[in-house]
Amino acid sequence: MFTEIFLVVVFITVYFTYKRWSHFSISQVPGPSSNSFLYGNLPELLQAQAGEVDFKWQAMYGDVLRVRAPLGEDRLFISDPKALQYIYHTASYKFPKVIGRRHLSRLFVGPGLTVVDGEDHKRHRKVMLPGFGGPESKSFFPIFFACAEKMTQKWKETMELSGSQSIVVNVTPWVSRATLEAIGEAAFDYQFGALDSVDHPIAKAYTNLMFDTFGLPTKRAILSLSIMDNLPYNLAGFIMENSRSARLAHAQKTNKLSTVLAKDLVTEKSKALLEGNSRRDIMSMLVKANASENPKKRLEQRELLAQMNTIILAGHETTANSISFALLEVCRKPEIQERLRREIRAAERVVRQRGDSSFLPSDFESMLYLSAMVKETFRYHPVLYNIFRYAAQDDVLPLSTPVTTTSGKVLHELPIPKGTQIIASVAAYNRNKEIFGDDADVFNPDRWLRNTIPNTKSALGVYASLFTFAGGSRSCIGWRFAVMELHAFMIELLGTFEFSLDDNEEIRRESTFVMTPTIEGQIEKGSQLRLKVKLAARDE
Ligand code: HEM
Repeated sequence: MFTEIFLVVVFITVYFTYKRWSHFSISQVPGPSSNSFLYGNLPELLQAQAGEVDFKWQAMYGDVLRVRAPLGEDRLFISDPKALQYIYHTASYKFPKVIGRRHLSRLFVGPGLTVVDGEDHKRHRKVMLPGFGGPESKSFFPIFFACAEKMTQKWKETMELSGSQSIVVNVTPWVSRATLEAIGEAAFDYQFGALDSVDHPIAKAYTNLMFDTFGLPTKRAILSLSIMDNLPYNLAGFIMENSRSARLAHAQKTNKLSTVLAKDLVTEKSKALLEGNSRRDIMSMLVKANASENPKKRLEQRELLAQMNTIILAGHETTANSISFALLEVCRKPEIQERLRREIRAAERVVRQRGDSSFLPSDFESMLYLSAMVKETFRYHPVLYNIFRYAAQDDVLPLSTPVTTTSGKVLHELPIPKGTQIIASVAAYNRNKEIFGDDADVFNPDRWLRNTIPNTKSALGVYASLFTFAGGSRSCIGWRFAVMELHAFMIELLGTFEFSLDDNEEIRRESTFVMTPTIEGQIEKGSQLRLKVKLAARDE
């Protein structure tokens, strides 16, 4: 308790002294009022379902607004395309990640790509990139298919044992284990065996990791993280590393476990490289790229290990939850499900006619509706719904739409003082009606078949003008991997089974840093999506 009071006093003194001497402020940007000096608006945002409050604020105040953070701090909440383009593309290194969340990532994975900044980030990214190109991601396609197939095979076996035509499956843990398996094989040429046994220590450690750390945040947790975001980097790091918070224990344990495995794998890959037997998995490419790098620019051993933890963490819950939300949508709208299945059957006939037994990535080119479904899932359910940054110096944000301040001044660009914290709303940007159409609030894959969508000239995002994978020099390195994986899983799942919702359960989009489905009334059980599954009819 004493530490918390001390930190609050340090924060208030530093923040208000700075504000006093700062020559401009964002306090006149319109935004929601708050009755609580201690917590501000953040509990409303962070305790709600993902995106819910984003959409409300966007409708009330537009694409740039001011929110109150704890202790009277003002933050910007942004979904304006031009401002996001500036922050993430044009001036990305002037807008580093916020300190508290950076340290959280460090606790999860160590000093890897998601954590480092500036020149270090450039160095890490250069070594990582060769593993994540277009050809590399396409080459992993058979692996994604095989993992999806292994999962559907397990469900078929359960169905046979039950003697019933249909079973109810909680798909979230299954898909999570299948994508863990996929990342294991593609990234490390390693089999976790996560689909064979629920007891694999790493698979177990990752189960509900995000939910335990970020799920159902208390006001106290929100206050603590907000204070960390404003402390000097090393002080925040020291406090978090020495924290005995139960919320952080799961992350610390998982990091230790996967670092042990990372050590073995890095040793094995380095040996194979020396012997001239290097493989094509991401880790082998990384070790190879690192070895041929100028020694001053090489990654250190602890950084290499952190990359492996990073790839597992960033690369499996994200795709798993995207697959779960895609399944939810095809249950809500059976006509979408039937149309996708018709397209899959037609593509299967083409594959058979050319004498192949499985799909190739080039088959997607004729599967326009499936690709539209994948884009719509990433648009409507961006699993990283908010991204956090701060201005490292005084700056001026360009705006797509002018902001009228509370004193009536119309601003066509927005001056912001050094230190301003920014919450980028991916969820709200992805519903921009000018870019994605007047029905942007509705889940509708057909929008992607209109040649007017996306309607934008701004180069925001790496895929389909969505902000789902962020943009610029810190954009998601694994976006092609995720796109391929979603296509493969949807083909296998919808080709094999028909899905429908179990009973009348209300599914929530739970805010756990990575958005995950939970069931209303059973939130404390963590990620859940219970679906009725039965075999789909095949061609004669
Ligand atoms: C649906 C799937 C995915 C989504 C929505 C997603 C989203 C994102 C977003 C928004 C960022 C930027 C975060 C920030 O700047 O704070 C990011 C970064 C990153 N993602 Fe993904 N991601 C996905 C899948 C993957 C996969 C499959 C991998 C690896 C196999 C991966 C690896 C990474 C890495 C390493 C970074 C850090 C990049 C950097 O800082 O330079 N992601 N991702």
